[in-house]
Amino acid sequence: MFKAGTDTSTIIVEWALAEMLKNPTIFKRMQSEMDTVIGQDRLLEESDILNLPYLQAVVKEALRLHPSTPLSLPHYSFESCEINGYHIPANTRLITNVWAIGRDPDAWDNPLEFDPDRFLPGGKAYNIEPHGNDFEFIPFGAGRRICPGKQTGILFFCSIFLGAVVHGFDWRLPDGEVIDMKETPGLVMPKTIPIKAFVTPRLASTAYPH
Ligand code: HEM
Repeated sequence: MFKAGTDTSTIIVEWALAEMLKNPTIFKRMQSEMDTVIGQDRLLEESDILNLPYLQAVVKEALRLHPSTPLSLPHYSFESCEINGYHIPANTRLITNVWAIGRDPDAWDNPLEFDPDRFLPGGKAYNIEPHGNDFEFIPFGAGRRICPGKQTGILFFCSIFLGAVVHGFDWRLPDGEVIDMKETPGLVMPKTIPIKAFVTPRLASTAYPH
């Protein structure tokens, strides 16, 4: 249970940071939203998350483009069935390519672009949620075996962890460092090369625990 919740969430946070370090405008916009809502005298708290739509949109965009379990978990048909005209025989192992679904050009405009605005009002994906009802966006799976930790995963692990490190610190890549976006395939899909960056505190010193 701990493994299912921690690897999956830290992978999302690392991919979101990598995308934002590649695109500092997104990074600055998230910091600016957080400065407006939280200020610079205290750390992010859970109750702030609902007031931070841009942070939530960044987390969703990271879940879309870099789902931590790219092939979800294997499922198995005990009985034969028809799905969208496809016949699934009994006793078949079924694998859903969540990674490819999140990049499907029939479902997403400019699918390879990291664009959190698509999840904000006016964006085409504004009403699309990762809760298992919108099949173009199923990073937590769908149906009876949907991830039981999805709320905790999005809220506590991804939003609070990502929000805290972006609000609390400025991030700078070492001179000449370019973010490498290679993926390591497997049951979970972390970055192959971890992020290397300098971080410096940006809030009032009293905001940090001593
Ligand atoms: C961003 C974070 C997370 C992602 C992307 C994620 C993704 C997934 C996916 C795709 C599945 C397979 C669903 C299916 O078979 O259709 C799954 C299952 C599962 N997840 Fe998560 N998960 C996350 C966080 C968590 C957390 C925080 C917990 C626990 C606290 C958790 C516990 C589990 C468990 C126990 C299962 C197996 C459920 C079953 O087979 O009935 N996950 N998760």
